[in-house]
Amino acid sequence: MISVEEALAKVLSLAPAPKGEAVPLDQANGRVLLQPAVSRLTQPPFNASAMDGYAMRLVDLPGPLRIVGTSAAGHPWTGTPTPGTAVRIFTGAPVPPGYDHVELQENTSVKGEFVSVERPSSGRNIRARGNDFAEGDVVEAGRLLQAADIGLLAAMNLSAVTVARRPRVAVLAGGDELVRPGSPVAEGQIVSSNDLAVAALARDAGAIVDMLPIAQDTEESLRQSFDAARGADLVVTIGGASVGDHDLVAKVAAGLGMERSFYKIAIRPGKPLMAGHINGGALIGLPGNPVSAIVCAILFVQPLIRRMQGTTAHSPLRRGLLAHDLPAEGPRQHYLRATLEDGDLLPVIRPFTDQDSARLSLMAQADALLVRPANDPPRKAGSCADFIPLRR
Ligand SMILES: Nc1nc2c(c(=O)[nH]1)N[C@H]1C(S)=C(S)[C@@H](COP(=O)(O)OP(=O)(O)OC[C@H]3O[C@@H](n4cnc5c(N)ncnc54)[C@H](O)[C@@H]3O)O[C@H]1N2
Ligand code: MOO
Repeated sequence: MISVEEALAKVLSLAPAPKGEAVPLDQANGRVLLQPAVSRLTQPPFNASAMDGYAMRLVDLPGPLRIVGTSAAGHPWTGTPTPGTAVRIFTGAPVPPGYDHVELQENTSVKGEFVSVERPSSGRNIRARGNDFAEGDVVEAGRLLQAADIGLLAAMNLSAVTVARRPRVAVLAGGDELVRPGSPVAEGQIVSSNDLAVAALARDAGAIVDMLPIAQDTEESLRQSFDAARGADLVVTIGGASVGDHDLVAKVAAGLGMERSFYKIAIRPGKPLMAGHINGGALIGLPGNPVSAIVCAILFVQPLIRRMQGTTAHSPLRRGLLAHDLPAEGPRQHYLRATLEDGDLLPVIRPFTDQDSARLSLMAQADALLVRPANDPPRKAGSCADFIPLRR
């Protein structure tokens, strides 16, 4: 069995170089920038007023100053400032060169054509040209674009960007006992939940998901499913990974020419995880237990999908304080389902007493996965521990 770290490195090495596609900005949210975006503008493009008030020369304060014009956003004043004058100005309007101060209208009094400053404000209330960004400034590739990035790119006068193509992920659940949610469930059958949960995680990481029909526990059925998955960048199988007589995924995949990268890792839950290449794409074989499938999808499938898009692959690790004592760990790195509570400095993390890898209800309640290294000694309440947050 290899370590989690080693397994993750091997999984990430299955990713081909990302491919780009140009998308208009209104479709770029949640996508990964693949080519650096270079600003076509300087912002602000001129010294701009930060307030509604009067532009003036600081040396002329407190006035009275003769009001010689108006500068509004989109309508600059084009005159030439002279000593002892001011210009009525509005937020965002160009400050005429020669004036070095904008006074808020609340701090002034106006009599006829003249304005006087009663309480000068401490700042200049001018946003210098280029103080936000300059022409040629770059938003680096690899960035996962969010709302503020989209705004920034638009302000940079870009209408489209090159983002990574979304990886196509085929999700394949297998098992004679499985039926689709909402169907009649006969004795001995269970509802297939893993494929939907894994598909949701894959989409969260940026993939386009193809949900394949549920495969039966026969070699022929699995072969057909792998055939249907051709063209996918990643095939994720669920179940049939262990050593039982009906656990056929590895056998069928091998028969189809899979190049196996590894099988089995020192992890709890998820020991029988498998990864490799098949039909020109990557393959991850997840174990069937629902919690194992979800935990392994978070730890391996999502990072691989992110790597395929050229962005940070690893799930973030945070620090917390243990809510209660924990016994020594066994030989596998353990990801315990846990809740989080606010703490003074760090969040307090409380793993569930029951860590059964079939208890989906506890997985759904969990705020975090507490990470305990293999052979970790007993830990006391209040000691520091790493966790992966599960909620946005
Ligand atoms: N003798 C051994 N038995 C098992 C071992 C072992 O090392 N030696 N490992 C255990 C571990 S750990 C896990 S995890 C499971 C993994 O088994 P499989 O990947 O072969 O999964 P299945 O046997 O197909 O199913 C296990 C369990 O999960 C349910 N399942 C499967 N697919 C779905 C789905 N799409 N939606 C919901 N639930 C699903 C299935 O009905 C079973 O209850 O093996 C242990 N056994
Ligand atoms: O490792 Mo299995 O994934 O414990 O349930």
